Amino acid sequence: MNFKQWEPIYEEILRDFGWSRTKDEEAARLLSNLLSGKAADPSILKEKLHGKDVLVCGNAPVLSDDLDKIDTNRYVIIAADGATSVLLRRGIIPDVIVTDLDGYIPDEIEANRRGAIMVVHAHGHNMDKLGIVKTLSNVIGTTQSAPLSNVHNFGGFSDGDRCVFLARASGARSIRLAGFYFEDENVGDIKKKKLRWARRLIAMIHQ
Ligand SMILES: Nc1ncnc2c1ncn2[C@@H]1O[C@H](COP(=O)(O)OP(=O)(O)OP(=O)(O)O)[C@@H](O)[C@H]1O
Ligand SMILES: Nc1nc2c(c(=O)[nH]1)N=C(CO)CN2
Ligand SMILES: [Mg+2]
Repeated sequence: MNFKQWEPIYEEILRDFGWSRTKDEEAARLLSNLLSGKAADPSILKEKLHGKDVLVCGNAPVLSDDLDKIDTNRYVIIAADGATSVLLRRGIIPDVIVTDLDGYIPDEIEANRRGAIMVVHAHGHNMDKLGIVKTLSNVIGTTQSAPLSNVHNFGGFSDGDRCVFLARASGARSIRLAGFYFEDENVGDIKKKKLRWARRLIAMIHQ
């Protein structure tokens, strides 16, 4: 999905949450500057994912139970933020981590040190965290707003659905989900709303 196709959906998300596009754009510029001279080429994602069976791990409490039923060795694995910690505890290093840096950062740094590609998302509410990219290697920046140098938009909004858009944009052969439970009642109102969007966005591109 290119930005022209994504933009009306993005505008609807901003209206739904009452958030500012200007702040997202400011965050994207900050990330673009922080990654200047150190951003990885996004072609490394295609090299990892093109033609592959991809397992996208969301961080719903069902993730561990889901993983018990899956032969993870068959898949290239993308972790949505906090799912990284669940995978590490099982001895699995995700191939790619998609994060807005509100997961457990020491685990994400450890996974990155052990080879995980980091896809770091800038938005209007995480500008204070973006400096962490300076400590990472193999980092690719993303935004939900207009793309900039070093900062891409593969489509999607929250970490989990951005994983799916990223896998699709990188030419994955198949995409399987684990650890997604959109009807979770044990989360706060904002998270419920994010999960509703995640369900809708994933349904648009994944059957
Ligand atoms: N029941 C669930 N609870 C939490 N995350 C879920 C659930 N079902 C699916 N997910 C997906 O897992 C992703 C990573 O979850 P995590 O708890 O790490 O959230 P997060 O990093 O705070 O999410 P976000 O930053 O997207 O709000 C979410 O972005 C979401 O798409
Ligand atoms: N402005 C803003 N954008 C977001 C936010 C958020 O809290 N604020 N959370 C997200 C979840 O990954 C994705 N995008
Ligand atoms: Mg997050």
